[in-house]
Amino acid sequence: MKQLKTDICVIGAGSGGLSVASGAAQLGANVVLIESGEMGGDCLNRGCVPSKALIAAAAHAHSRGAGAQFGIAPVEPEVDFAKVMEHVHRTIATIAPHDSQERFEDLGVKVIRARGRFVSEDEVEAQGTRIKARRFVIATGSRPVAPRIEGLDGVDYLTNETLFDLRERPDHLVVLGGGPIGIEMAQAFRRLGSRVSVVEAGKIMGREDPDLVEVVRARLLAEGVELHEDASVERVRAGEAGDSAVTLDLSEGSVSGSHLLVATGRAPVTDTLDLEKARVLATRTGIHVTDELRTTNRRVYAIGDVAGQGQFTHLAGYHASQVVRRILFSVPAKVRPNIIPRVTYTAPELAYIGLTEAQCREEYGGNFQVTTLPLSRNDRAIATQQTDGMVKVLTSMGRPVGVGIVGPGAGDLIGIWALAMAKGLKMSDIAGMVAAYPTLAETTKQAAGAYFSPRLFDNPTLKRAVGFVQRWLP
Ligand SMILES: Cc1cc2nc3c(=O)[nH]c(=O)nc-3n(C[C@H](O)[C@H](O)[C@H](O)COP(=O)(O)OP(=O)(O)OC[C@H]3O[C@@H](n4cnc5c(N)ncnc54)[C@H](O)[C@@H]3O)c2cc1C
Ligand SMILES: NC(=O)c1ccc[n+]([C@@H]2O[C@H](COP(=O)([O-])OP(=O)(O)OC[C@H]3O[C@@H](n4cnc5c(N)ncnc54)[C@H](O)[C@@H]3O)[C@@H](O)[C@H]2O)c1
Repeated sequence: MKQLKTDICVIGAGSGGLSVASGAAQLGANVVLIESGEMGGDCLNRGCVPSKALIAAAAHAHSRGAGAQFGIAPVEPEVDFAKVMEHVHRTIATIAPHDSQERFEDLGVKVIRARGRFVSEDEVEAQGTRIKARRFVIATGSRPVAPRIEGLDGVDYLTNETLFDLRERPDHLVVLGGGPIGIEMAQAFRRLGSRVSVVEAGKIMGREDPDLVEVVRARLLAEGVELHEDASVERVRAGEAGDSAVTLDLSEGSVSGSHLLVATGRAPVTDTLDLEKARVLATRTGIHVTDELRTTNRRVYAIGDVAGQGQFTHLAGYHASQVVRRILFSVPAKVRPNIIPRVTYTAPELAYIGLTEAQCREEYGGNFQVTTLPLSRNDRAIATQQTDGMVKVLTSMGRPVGVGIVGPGAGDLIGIWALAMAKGLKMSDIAGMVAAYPTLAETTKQAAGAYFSPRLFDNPTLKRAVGFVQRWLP
């Protein structure tokens, strides 16, 4: 058995693990990076990148038929699905060199392409090599989980791991689960010409603000996505090929389609690691970590999806930067969950950061304000006919504590609020910003304006003071 000694050993070369490895190596640490599958992990190969590339193709297809309101005659788009998927895989291939073994070796990282598993509290084995490290970072991500439903195991179904291998467009895609994966893919496939039915046990996008979700729901329905909410699936059956290849029997009625996508959530990958040998505690929701991402073994950190604090690439990247600071410089690096935005890339996009209204009620009682700015008040949204949407800002003591946006480019627009919340800016700072006209970015300033207008314009004391001062000014 080969022996290796290193400063940091990272297990998993996805969004989180790669960021730790590149950051630490470039700062001068010795790093070993172990990956059992593809470099780049889920985001590059089976997640964010292919899904957003598919959504981009779907947006093009949709736009061909959506010009009537501008006086542009709608045309039926001709979708070459195999070519759409070529675009998806070209996108992956374009980004892949950035995450590649070669790039990391050039940075001085020792890359081992095998499964890594703990053999003691400070040693991991992979491919006949035993690695002893001062610190370990577990970044093994998550995998899709299918619910226990009678008959589901007996039918062919897709998950995010197989969806992007399709080369023929499904005639009728049934999507089980109306979370971010289910809803993003439902709209994309519908826009590319498939019939789509979503079956969701609760409400679609159930973690999001219902006022914001309503805007997305209306759009999905208008585009012809069939929604079965509050649906309980009792049984799944295989049928004849074609539009009834698979049938979901619901407590009321049934839904059949040519293909089934299961998007009912993801579970942390902990079973590949022999965690008990390292005394690292994990539960069903992820590896147990402190607010500095330390596990029950002080040499070992866990980041990204496997840490059970959310499943986003930018969260994994943020975790990575906190852990690198902590390991290399011993500076305190607590995770701040309330500064992490999340975005669902539907059209319109839905973005959120910070506390929800329910969390605000718990934290502040009645002592918080809700300000809503409909996009119909923004001139750029009017000019581009994209007025379905709003910005909703929850404030306490003059500072934003939760912000939701539904509308075009919401994912980009939430960025400035993320900065404001990370830096503790006040609504007056935001109102003082000058945004270019006419942009959707003006909605940020407009929302701050809407927050202040009742305080300024419906304020008799202020009016009296202004009147008084005017009398004395030359
Ligand atoms: C369809 C889909 C769309 C998504 N879209 C978005 C989006 O738009 N925006 C966003 O922020 N997030 C999105 N996500 C979530 C995002 O992909 C994940 O949050 C992110 O990939 C998590 O990064 P990670 O480093 O924790 O894990 P991963 O990227 O999953 O990487 C973990 C790696 O560890 C490896 N591994 C596991 N066990 C071992 C072992 N024992 N030894 C060695 N290697 C091991 C795996 O092979 C894998 O490569 C999406 C996810 C999906 C499925
Ligand atoms: N844009 C993004 O950032 C993005 C996109 C996709 C995925 N992701 C990440 O990946 C994670 C996983 O996504 P997901 O959509 O698979 O999971 P999810 O947990 O977010 O949503 C799963 C949905 O499936 C429903 N469900 C569960 N069991 C069911 C059943 N038996 N019948 C009907 N419905 C059922 C749940 O009620 C829920 O609404 C997300 O939480 C997110 O963090 C992020």
